[in-house]
Amino acid sequence: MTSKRIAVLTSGGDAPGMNACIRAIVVACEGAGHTIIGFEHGYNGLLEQNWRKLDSKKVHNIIQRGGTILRSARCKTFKQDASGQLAANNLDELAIDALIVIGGDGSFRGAVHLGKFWGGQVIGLPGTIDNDIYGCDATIGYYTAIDTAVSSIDKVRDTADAFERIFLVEVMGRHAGFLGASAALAGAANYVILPELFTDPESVLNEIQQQVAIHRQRYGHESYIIVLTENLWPSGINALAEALETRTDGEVRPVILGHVQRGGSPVSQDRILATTLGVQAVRSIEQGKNGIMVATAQGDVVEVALEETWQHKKTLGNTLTHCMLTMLNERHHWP
Ligand SMILES: Nc1ncnc2c1ncn2[C@@H]1O[C@H](COP(=O)(O)OP(=O)(O)O)[C@@H](O)[C@H]1O
Ligand SMILES: O=P(O)(O)OC[C@H]1O[C@](O)(COP(=O)(O)O)[C@@H](O)[C@@H]1O
Repeated sequence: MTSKRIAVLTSGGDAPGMNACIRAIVVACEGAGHTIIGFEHGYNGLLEQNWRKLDSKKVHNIIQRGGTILRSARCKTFKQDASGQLAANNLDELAIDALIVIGGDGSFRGAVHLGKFWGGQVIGLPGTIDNDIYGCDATIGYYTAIDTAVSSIDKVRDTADAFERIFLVEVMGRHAGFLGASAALAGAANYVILPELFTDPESVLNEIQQQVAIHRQRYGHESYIIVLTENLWPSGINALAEALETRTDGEVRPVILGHVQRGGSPVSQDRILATTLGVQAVRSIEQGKNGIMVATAQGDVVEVALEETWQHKKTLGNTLTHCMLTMLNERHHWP
């Protein structure tokens, strides 16, 4: 096998497990005799020739670290043709054969944009806490973000119970409800407001009002946890809290989990996924693959054309939706 010169970068929202993935790529490259370099700060590093050589010593003791040792960025100028051309020139100057991009669907669009100007191989690996990439079961960072949200919901419930209050917990997800759905289920929330199930504010308010009343009747107390996906409630979480206080005649407290969900040590599921994908990406490069995302679906490694990852919308799926509608949102027919 001929040895190659391979580069890696992390782009878009950082996600726990990105370091585990970088480590796997470096170890796999070193084992096969490839040269591996890392560009810093996402696509900015490609434009500014900001890179460093990586080896297994440099990735020692990073598997458990959140964030990304290569840093990440949202590089707005990368959408321009001039940036694509400049990045291609810089990659050619370094004699790079293949680039691995760890990021979300925006980063994959960037990879395809680069491919219009560059003849090398481009491989995407799904890394985002949102899990909103079509063609894969889970993205690197998703499992850790669920755990972070769930441990916060557990804590919120303690104080919610003590004061018999309603709590609104806002989770990330951009415009997707995967994180909200999983956190609400694993955290045993009472209600969840997700983009995929959202109708209109008035209907949601009516339903919550009705269900809080049923809940109080049933349990004799008012502690009630609602998980809300960010960017969804038209005038924000505080406006929703105020509206609910009026409707339920109780105290409602909003909690925004925010960027806390992006940090922390990756859980083992994310480390294993990240390591598997890192190793497979190097193998795909050795096989001459180009323009694909390497991911896992239904237990197997899959290769998906990068364009497909954003041309199709990933859905919550029937099983998860049915589970939510059974376990949450008080759809029980109590005696
Ligand atoms: N259409 C595009 N063309 C070129 N580059 C893009 C495009 N969309 C996104 N990118 C690059 O990918 C980066 C990350 O995208 P973003 O959507 O912010 O995050 P994510 O990759 O996590 O979805 C952007 O800052 C930009 O550098
Ligand atoms: O860090 P920023 O730029 O404020 O972005 C916040 C967004 O990034 C995320 O944390 C991750 O999104 P991406 O992985 O798609 O970049 C979203 O959940 C959130 O909406």
